[in-house]
Amino acid sequence: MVLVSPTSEQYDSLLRQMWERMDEGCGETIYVIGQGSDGTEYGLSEADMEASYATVKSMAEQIEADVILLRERQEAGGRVRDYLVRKRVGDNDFLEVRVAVVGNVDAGKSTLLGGRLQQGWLRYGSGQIKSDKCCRNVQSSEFYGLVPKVCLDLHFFPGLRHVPHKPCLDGGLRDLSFTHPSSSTCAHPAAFHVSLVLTVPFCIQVGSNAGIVGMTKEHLGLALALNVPVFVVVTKIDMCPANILQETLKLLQRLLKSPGCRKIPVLVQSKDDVIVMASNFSSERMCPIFQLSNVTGENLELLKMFLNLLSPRTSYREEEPAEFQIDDTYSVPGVGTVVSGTTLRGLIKLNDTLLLGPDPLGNFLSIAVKSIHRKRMPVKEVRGGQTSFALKKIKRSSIRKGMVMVSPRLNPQASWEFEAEILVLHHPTTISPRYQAMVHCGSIRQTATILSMDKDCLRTGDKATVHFRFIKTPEYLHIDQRLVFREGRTKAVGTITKLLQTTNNSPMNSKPQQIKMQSTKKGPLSRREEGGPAGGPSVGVPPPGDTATSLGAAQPSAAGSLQPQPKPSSGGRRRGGQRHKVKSQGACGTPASGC
Ligand SMILES: Nc1nc2c(ncn2[C@@H]2O[C@H](COP(=O)(O)OP(=O)(O)OP(=O)(O)O)[C@@H](O)[C@H]2O)c(=O)[nH]1
Repeated sequence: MVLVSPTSEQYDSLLRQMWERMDEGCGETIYVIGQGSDGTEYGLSEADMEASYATVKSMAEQIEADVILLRERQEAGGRVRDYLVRKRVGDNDFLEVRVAVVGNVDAGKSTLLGGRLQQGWLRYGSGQIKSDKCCRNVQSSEFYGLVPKVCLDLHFFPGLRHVPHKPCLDGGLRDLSFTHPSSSTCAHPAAFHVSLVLTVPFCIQVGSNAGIVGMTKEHLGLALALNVPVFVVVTKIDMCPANILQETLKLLQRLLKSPGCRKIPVLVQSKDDVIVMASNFSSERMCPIFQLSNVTGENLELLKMFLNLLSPRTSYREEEPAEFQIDDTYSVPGVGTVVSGTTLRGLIKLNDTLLLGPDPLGNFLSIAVKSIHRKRMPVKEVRGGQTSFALKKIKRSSIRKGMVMVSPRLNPQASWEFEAEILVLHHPTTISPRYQAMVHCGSIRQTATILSMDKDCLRTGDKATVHFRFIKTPEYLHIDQRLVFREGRTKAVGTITKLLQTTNNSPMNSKPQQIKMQSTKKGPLSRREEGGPAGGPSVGVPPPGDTATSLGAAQPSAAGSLQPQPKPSSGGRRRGGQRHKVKSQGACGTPASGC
């Protein structure tokens, strides 16, 4: 009721609350008007509802956010409405959310992402989306060989009829980056790219006719170990006999509720369910299950609406020192070297001076940003979370995947060795010191050796503090960074707790080099695969192609140690806004130890 006609103090306090909720929800929050703070749905009269809406709208205006009606219902006492309050983005910007799509062979991943979902989005709304742009994005990704690793970028409207249609790059748009390990990289146990999926929500696809088979449990176990929220998409419901579908759903729910998972599975059947699930998803306990057909398109609308309402999970503060992680490098004829990657934090502007590294000796080179492209659009700046492409006047062979470009304020240091707390998800026998496997950490992919650990040996399910050493080059790491340690079917996840044997970081040239950040659209690119083989290396073998060369005059390394970095904001973040009541509740049990 306080929203109906707040006093000026109440208004200020409500505004502060909206700020906090937007901050917590990474620029988004859901307001349920007509619902008491205890969750009871009282309902409001038409006049009170309009007055409340006007208050919310006026507050949203002050923080430059849109108010979008999600649903309206009639309760005994009157109306109840759910509004999405979403921060506006600039004219040349769009919202971004990342999802890792995984699943067993033939679960329907490619059909959903590359075909059905994309077409669905192209047709979604009222044909306002520049479909040729979407097509071009995907085609170019494929052309440059990006699909197997990361990129399927879809631009679409919020998918809610109440949102006014806007030009393609207006604030109403959300950009989905699907981290989609393709058939050969995700469904096959020996070849699951994990480097880029350490913090994003998992979308686990299950073929309804095949059931819980193959890699499904492994993907679920990985998501649990990484503490990321999970939702399940059960595909092929058009061709699956009802009893088999029910059997698959029953097994799935039993698995999700099991003590190892402790999830609350909810079958999503309506838009109301979608809103409830999207509002509660970040709690990491909720696990929405969608049942859809890529052939008939049944229930696709629900999945699209869910993806649209999904919280970005990560908040970015512009005042933080910039950090850009390099995922790939290209040579563009007539342009030079291009790097693509993700701005992990901070704000990078044209002409900013950054430090690029580490090189094999752990040094960082001072460079200046000359031009920036984001999603093939020239922009003047990029913020945290946004993928961008860079072009540098620097030899492509000097850059390798896993390198970073960071603000000099960070005083970056590279580490040869680090300590991590790990949990062994699977190993056929025992792991002991001198064991080598591939460490995936952000876009870093390098073989590391176990130097020591606080146990004699490790078996499946064991936790330990382990001292690692990279075998080839030092890397730029953070304390609290998540990592996956794997070799063949052996898999362990962990968190970096200590950085050891860091190197000197003095920039090697005082005069910044000019660097252009440029889209791949400009010209044909030839992609260079950095790092190890997709299937994980054989023990002790450095990744082929990981052939970084020195960036210039080498500086001697110096040992040191780094201060702990602030915790990444990826895990456990709750979406701002009121909690919705959940329809079905599942069992929760003892602490998880994988699936
Ligand atoms: N009937 C029906 N067929 C589907 C559906 N989704 C996918 N398929 C078919 O299932 C087969 C496998 O689909 P993909 O999209 O290649 O599956 P995937 O998960 O990408 O498979 P991998 O790349 O091998 O991991 C294809 O022949 C699709 O046409 C669906 O919802 N209904």
